[in-house]
This record gives sequence, C-alpha cells and structure tokens, in this order.
Amino acid sequence: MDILREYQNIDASHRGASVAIGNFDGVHLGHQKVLDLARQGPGPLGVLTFEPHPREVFFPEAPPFRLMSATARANRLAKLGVETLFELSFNTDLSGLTAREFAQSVLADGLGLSRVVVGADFCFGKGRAGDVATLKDFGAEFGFEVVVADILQGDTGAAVSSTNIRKALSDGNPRAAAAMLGHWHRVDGPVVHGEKRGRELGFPTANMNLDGLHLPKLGTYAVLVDVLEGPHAGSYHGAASLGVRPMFNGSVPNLETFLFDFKGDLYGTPLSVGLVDFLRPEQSFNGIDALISQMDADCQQARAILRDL
Ligand SMILES: Cc1cc2nc3c(=O)[nH]c(=O)nc-3n(C[C@H](O)[C@H](O)[C@H](O)COP(=O)(O)O)c2cc1C
Ligand SMILES: Nc1ncnc2c1ncn2[C@@H]1O[C@H](COP(=O)(O)OP(=O)(O)O)[C@@H](O)[C@H]1O
Repeated sequence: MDILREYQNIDASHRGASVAIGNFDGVHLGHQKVLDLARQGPGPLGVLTFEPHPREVFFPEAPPFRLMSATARANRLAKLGVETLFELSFNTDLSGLTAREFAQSVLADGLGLSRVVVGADFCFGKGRAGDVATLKDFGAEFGFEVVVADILQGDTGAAVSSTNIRKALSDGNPRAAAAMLGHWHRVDGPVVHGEKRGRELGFPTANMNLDGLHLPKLGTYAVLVDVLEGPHAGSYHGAASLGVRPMFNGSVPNLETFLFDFKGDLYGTPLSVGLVDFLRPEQSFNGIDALISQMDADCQQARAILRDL
C-alpha cells in the first residue's frame, strides 16, 4: 500500500482511484462496508483520510479519543486490500477549503478520483457546510461518481460508530466493541521499559504506551497477544492491566501484559494486544502479597475465558 500525504503533484499511477473518505478510526464494520463499495469501483482501491484527526485539531484540549494510531489504521487498511492511502495533512490550508474548493481542488483536480464513497452522515468543507447531496452535485459537475453507504446498525439497533465503540470500551464491554469493529479492539505498539518491578512480583509485563488513545475502563483484561516480529513472533494468551497502578501511586495510564507460558525479551518488539473481557477494576491492595494472589486469580480467570474462545 502506498501512503501519500499531499494531494498536489500526484503521479498518473495514483490517479483515477475509487476512494472511501472518512476518519476510519477503528476501521469498524461500517467503515468496511464503505470500503467494499469503493472496492467495486473502477481504478485502484483508495482511502482518503486526514492526519491528525480533525477533532484533534479543532479541540486540542479534549481528552485523547482515538481508537487507533495512524500507523495502526494504515496497517489495518493495508490488510483489507487498500492500494493507496491518501493520508492528507489536516493543516489550516486543507481545513480552510470550502466544500466546493475541496471537491474541485482535492477530489477532482488533485487526486483525479473516479469514485468517491462516503457514509450517509458525511460532512465536509469549511464549517462542515457540505453534505452528501452537495457532494453528489459536485461529482456531477467535476466528473467523479458519488456512492453513499447507509449507516450500518449493530445487533442492538444502535449505529455502528466510533463513538459507540468508545462508549462500549469506557463501559468495560470489549465484546460489544468487538461486535461493532468486526475484530477485537487492539492496542498496537512497541514494548517499552517500565519500573522493572513486574519480574520481582513473578509477573513480568510487556508495557505499552497509550498516548493519544481513548482509554477503555481501567482494570484487568483477558487479552489475545500477537508478537508481530522477532524470534518470539506468534500468538499468545495473557492477562493485562490497563491503568495507572494505584498500588504504586502511578499516574500515567499504560497497558501492561503478562503473556502466559512465555519467557523472553520483548523490549522494542511490536505487539498487538486485543481486549477480550474486562475482569475487574484496578485496585490498591493491602500489601504486595494480596496483589500477587489477585494477579494469580486474574490469570486463572483469563486462561479459562481464552480457552473457550
Ligand atoms: C493481571 C494483572 C493485574 C494487575 N492488577 C493491578 C492492580 O489491581 N493494581 C495495581 O496497582 N497494579 C496492578 N497491576 C500492575 C502491576 O502493578 C504492574 O504490572 C507491576 O507494578 C509491574 O510494573 P512494571 O512492568 O513497570 O515493572 C496488575 C498487573 C497484571 C499483569
Ligand atoms: N511472560 C512474560 N510476559 C511479558 N513480558 C515478559 C514475559 N517474560 C519475559 N518478559 C520480558 O520482561 C519484560 C517485563 O519485565 P518487567 O520486570 O515487568 O519490566 P518492565 O518494568 O520494564 O516492564 C518484558 O518487557 C519482556 O521483555
């Protein structure tokens, strides 16, 4: 998959793409439906998205809300067969374009798109002034086809949306999130160094940053772990703590995963940790022994859950 960050000076091989437009945070089942409609169009399959996420630009003080990093999104889109990712820099030049300017300068003249697929609630251009009806008019005027996907409803009747996935995760319901995502909610990234305390407790944990990401409910989870590279590459079961470690007066949330039946050095190795079930909120215990027995119980519970998947 090629990643392009500008819409100017696009070479001929990247023009004429059939493109799904959106933020694609989570790459959930609704996004995948939009992508399938783009797949049926002429030309290479593309996704047009923005980086940073426009909400990060408009509301820089808001708490982190993203379900995935730009890298994790790109990797997932590549797996779904996307050939060109137009990951446009969401700067003041781009955000200042009117709906008409965006359609003409970016979609038509810049990228030369053949087909544009969006969800029914899509808005675009300065002040979010353009909607799907406007986009269709511009498509007719500037020469690209516009296809609109209905909003996908989940089993519960609620819309499959990044917002509803964030809510499910905040509620400690990763299975509900997974039903909307079409896959487990995953935290992806390299293993970083921690306090070197885990090994002393008998539970070494592979630590990962959660910077910029939406925080699921803090506590312990049964997890599926993919070690993506290196001598230990493969899939493992584990138990993870997502939180601030009140036991040790921590304040910055991270994800710490104990891999079952594993020994080895994972520092710097990219992992993908999928949240399967929330087990319990994080706690401050009366002494280390109490924490260790609870971690033992967490691991037993996680093993049983994961065995039955
Ligand atoms: C299954 C599991 C459950 C945990 N539960 C808690 C908890 O309830 N409270 C807490 O403060 N830390 C909890 N932790 C985090 C440990 O305190 C943490 O992994 C340990 O301090 C090691 O930190 P280090 O990797 O920086 O060395 C848990 C970790 C695991 C793997
Ligand atoms: N079963 C295991 N699960 C997770 N990490 C393990 C395991 N066995 C060994 N490790 C290694 O130990 C490191 C964690 O040990 P720990 O004492 O918790 O150190 P840190 O505080 O740096 O996370 C991991 O990053 C990994 O390299």
